Amino acid sequence: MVKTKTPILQFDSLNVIYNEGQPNQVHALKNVSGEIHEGEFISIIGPSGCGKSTLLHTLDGLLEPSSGRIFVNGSPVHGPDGDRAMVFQDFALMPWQTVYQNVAFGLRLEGKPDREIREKVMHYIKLVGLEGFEQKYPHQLSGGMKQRVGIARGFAVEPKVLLMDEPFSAIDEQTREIMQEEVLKIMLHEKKTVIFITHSIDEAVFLSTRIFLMSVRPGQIVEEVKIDIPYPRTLETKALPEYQEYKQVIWDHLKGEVRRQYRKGEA
Ligand SMILES: Nc1ncnc2c1ncn2[C@@H]1O[C@H](COP(=O)(O)OP(=O)(O)OP(=O)(O)O)[C@@H](O)[C@H]1O
Repeated sequence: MVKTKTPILQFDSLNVIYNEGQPNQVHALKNVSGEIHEGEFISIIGPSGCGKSTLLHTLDGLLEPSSGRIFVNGSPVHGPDGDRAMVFQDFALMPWQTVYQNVAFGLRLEGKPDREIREKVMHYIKLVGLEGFEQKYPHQLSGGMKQRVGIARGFAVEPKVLLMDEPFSAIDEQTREIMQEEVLKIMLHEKKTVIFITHSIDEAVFLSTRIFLMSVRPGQIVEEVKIDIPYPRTLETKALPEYQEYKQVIWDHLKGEVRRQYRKGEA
């Protein structure tokens, strides 16, 4: 008998209804289920407003679902904990704190001893290439550097699963390509599991082991596409014919969903 490994993260029939019972009720997620295994890089793609951020916030525990369950390593979870960490689109750095203090934030909350905090903070600052910038403040950094601080902060608490909400959307195109390669390197080096929201099909195919495709609202995962291209991936990967084929499959899905959204008059 083949023994299947327990998923690192599993979610079962998640429903999120904002303002339930009110005239402005919004059914954001409908019966969303999935299983994610250790070391996977999952991207979530779907039309604007379909519930991607809602799903990520629910998986992080920041948002309580109206119904449904979430399991980490087979155990049910309620609310946020150290197993899952978020990297936000707008970096969410504290402007009055240095790079070092921002990266140390989660570790301090966990009450780790100073020596351990220092070791971890410096390890992740080096990993994202910010050595020498520890004492700078966010306003002294470029957008790409600020996002690296956000990523280092997420990795520093050493979560089992890192949840990233459009982390590169505010970064210029060149920095974005470099950051994609860096995140892949860190993910492979640190053996992390990542769930990643993006509007970029190219980014999703480049980074992911699987892509979850969502429908228009109420958001559902309507298809999962496995990207069978081995790591490490480099810019040359993008020239492979299968790379272009995956992009086409995802684009066809997205086009269909955006058309549905237009017909519903919600775009
Ligand atoms: N706090 C809230 N209260 C009421 N409705 C909300 C709230 N947050 C989100 N929504 C609605 O829920 C739906 C899903 O929103 P969500 O932000 O999850 O979508 P998204 O796919 O991440 O969007 P985008 O791609 O534009 O970032 C949208 O219709 C949004 O307006």
